Amino acid sequence: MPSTARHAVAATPCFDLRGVQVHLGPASRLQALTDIFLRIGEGERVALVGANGSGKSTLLRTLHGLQRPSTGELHTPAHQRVAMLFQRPHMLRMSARRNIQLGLWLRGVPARQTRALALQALERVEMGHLAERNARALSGGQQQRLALARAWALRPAVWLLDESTASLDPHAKREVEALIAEFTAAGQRDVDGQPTGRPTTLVFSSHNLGQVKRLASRVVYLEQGRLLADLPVKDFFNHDLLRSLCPQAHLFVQGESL
Ligand SMILES: Nc1ncnc2c1ncn2[C@@H]1O[C@H](COP(=O)(O)OP(=O)(O)OP(=O)(O)O)[C@@H](O)[C@H]1O
Repeated sequence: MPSTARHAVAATPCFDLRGVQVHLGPASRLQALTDIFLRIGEGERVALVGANGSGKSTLLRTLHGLQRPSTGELHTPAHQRVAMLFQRPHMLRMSARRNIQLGLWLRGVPARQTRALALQALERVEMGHLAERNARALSGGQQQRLALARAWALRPAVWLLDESTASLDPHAKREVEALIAEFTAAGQRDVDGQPTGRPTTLVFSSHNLGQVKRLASRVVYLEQGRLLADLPVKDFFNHDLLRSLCPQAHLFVQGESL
């Protein structure tokens, strides 16, 4: 089924999904995504919204390559550096610094360079003083800041965030959102940290419509695995327009607190 409205897309696509379906569960019986056509251009800031179980996480996992489409095609540029953050960060039972170092080493950064880069990343999220603390002993907000530092250290061109602030208290939520805004507004950097002059891309899922307004320029609305609306953020929050284009999405927005 085609989406209600198509968004004009920038020239260089980071992701191009053509008729993607994803099946999950025993015998792949559950159809989590149905016939998704979605192009996301470099530098776009896309929010995925929809009720629980509508397919937001599955779509993010598919963009990242963690989930394969059962049918359809996903095109991404070769060697695109993508970072993904989850609602609850996965930390290894070792120091905050070593968690970042391991991430760098796994991406091929020479071991002798990882310590300085990890400390720099921790300073960037104002956690330099917690470098030697066991990552699992950090608070939820600190762990999410650590996850951001770990991702930032890899200089991602694309950030995929799956409800990254959902489990945090209001103060931590604000802190983490501010870092997300800062990191994703800054342009891409090469592995040596030098600006490349190209914009960073952000795709995130959120139930917080205030956050969607603050961070996104484009909103994709999903329902039961289908993409029903794809609109510039100002149009998505234009009640009359949304009601006429996509009554379901309008009802969803009305039901959520802004
Ligand atoms: N590993 C899995 N095995 C079977 N079904 C799954 C699996 N992961 C997700 N699903 C199902 O796929 C559908 C889409 O789930 P998904 O997590 O992508 O939705 P979501 O929009 O991210 O939900 P939420 O807002 O609750 O995070 C749901 O019906 C869910 O129950």
